[in-house]
Amino acid sequence: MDNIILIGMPGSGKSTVGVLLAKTLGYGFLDTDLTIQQREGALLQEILDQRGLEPFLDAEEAAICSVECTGTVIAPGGSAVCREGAIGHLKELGTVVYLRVSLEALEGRLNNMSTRGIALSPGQTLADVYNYRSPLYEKYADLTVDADGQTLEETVAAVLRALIARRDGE
Ligand SMILES: Nc1ncnc2c1ncn2[C@@H]1O[C@H](COP(=O)(O)OP(=O)(O)O)[C@@H](O)[C@H]1O
Ligand SMILES: O=C(O)C1=C[C@@H](OP(=O)(O)O)[C@@H](O)[C@H](O)C1
Ligand SMILES: [Mg+2]
Repeated sequence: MDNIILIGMPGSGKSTVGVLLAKTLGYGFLDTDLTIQQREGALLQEILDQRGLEPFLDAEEAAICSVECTGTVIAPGGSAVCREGAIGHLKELGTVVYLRVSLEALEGRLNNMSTRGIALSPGQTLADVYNYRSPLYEKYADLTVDADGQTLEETVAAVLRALIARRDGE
């Protein structure tokens, strides 16, 4: 199916780049964080605080596996790679693009870590999550776009260039 799925760390720009990319392509846009919240009737941070990490990942996997669409840019949460069922379904839905951003740049962007609902185990830091997940993002990506030191618009253009190059077999 001809969807585009953006994966990467929280703060890498999946949601903000994704909606601009969808607008440029005339695609739909789906942020699966909103799907989770609507299915569960709770905010992401509430699910994490009240139920814990594994139930959150269960809810995310179920929400992602419920998605069926075409012609859509999909922005899953950064934790989508933590469950094989979730990332496996995303890979079936279309081309997976990894927005790769350095830890230093992410730390500058994520100034609301405690309220934006990052799936951390007790005691885990953003650096721990970065080190654990980076190989997973690389493994599941069909394309990787380096998004450090760029404006949102430059990243959208870089994603488009990468998609066109792949389509044209470069
Ligand atoms: N060059 C950039 N690319 C993407 N996001 C940026 C950039 N510069 C600053 N930001 C900010 O970083 C945050 C990215 O958050 P978001 O799009 O929600 O990422 P994600 O969905 O990957 O967690 C936004 O607040 C955005 O405005
Ligand atoms: O990476 C994570 O652990 C998470 C990222 C969030 O989405 P964004 O990646 O869009 O910020 C959200 O899905 C959830 O609260 C957990
Ligand atoms: Mg997002």
